[in-house]
Amino acid sequence: MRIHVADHPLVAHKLSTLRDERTDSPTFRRLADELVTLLAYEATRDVRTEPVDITTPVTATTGVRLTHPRPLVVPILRAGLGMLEGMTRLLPTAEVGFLGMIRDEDTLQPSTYATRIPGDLSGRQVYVLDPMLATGGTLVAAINELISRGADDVTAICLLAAPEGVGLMERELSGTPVTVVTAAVDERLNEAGFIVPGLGDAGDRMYGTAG
Ligand SMILES: O=P(O)(O)OC[C@H]1O[C@H](OP(=O)(O)OP(=O)(O)O)[C@H](O)[C@@H]1O
Ligand SMILES: O=c1cc[nH]c(=O)[nH]1
Ligand SMILES: [Mg+2]
Repeated sequence: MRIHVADHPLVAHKLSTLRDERTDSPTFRRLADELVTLLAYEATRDVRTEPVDITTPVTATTGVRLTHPRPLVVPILRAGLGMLEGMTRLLPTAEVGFLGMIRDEDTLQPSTYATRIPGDLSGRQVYVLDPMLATGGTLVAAINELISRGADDVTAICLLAAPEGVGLMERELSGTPVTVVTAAVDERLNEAGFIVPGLGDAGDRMYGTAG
């Protein structure tokens, strides 16, 4: 597994406002959207392309286009949904699948309540969207599901990660073609499984629920 931490002042600036407890839901959603587009630029560095012949107003030349089949983008509901538009802004022709997953507040174990992804992902590049990589349980389960369907190149885009979650992914997904792109790796998890300093519950902050 590879991890890429986006080292850019605009990423750090937007993330800092996202962390601030005074940031309201509309602003949180807008910043998450902007941040995803910046992270997606890094995450798609290895998106598969093929040469294509084109003719400019001046001459014939060779360009590139995305290969078929197009990449699959999978937001993990609920909070990952707030990252979808920022991602498809860069990859408008991507196919979109959905995974609904929730982490039990006491056991911190994830469970899946909705699956709407193609059955055969052989040879597909997949981008998974989930703002928080905390214990890593959710992303490991999601990525194992994608790999069991044949995905051969998975990139997870997370706004924030914890060292514990990165460690679990390295242990559980070693030898698999997985990359994590994130804006920051924070200090640790607290006893409730929240990232410290973190930004709180991403889904609640995004959708204005009390928690
Ligand atoms: O790395 P983990 O310890 O598994 O935790 C991360 C998960 O927790 C949050 O989802 P949550 O269960 O709060 O669901 P929600 O998106 O519906 O709020 C977050 O969006 C991740 O999916
Ligand atoms: O800090 C955390 C950990 C898991 N899920 C969140 O939304 N926030
Ligand atoms: Mg939540």
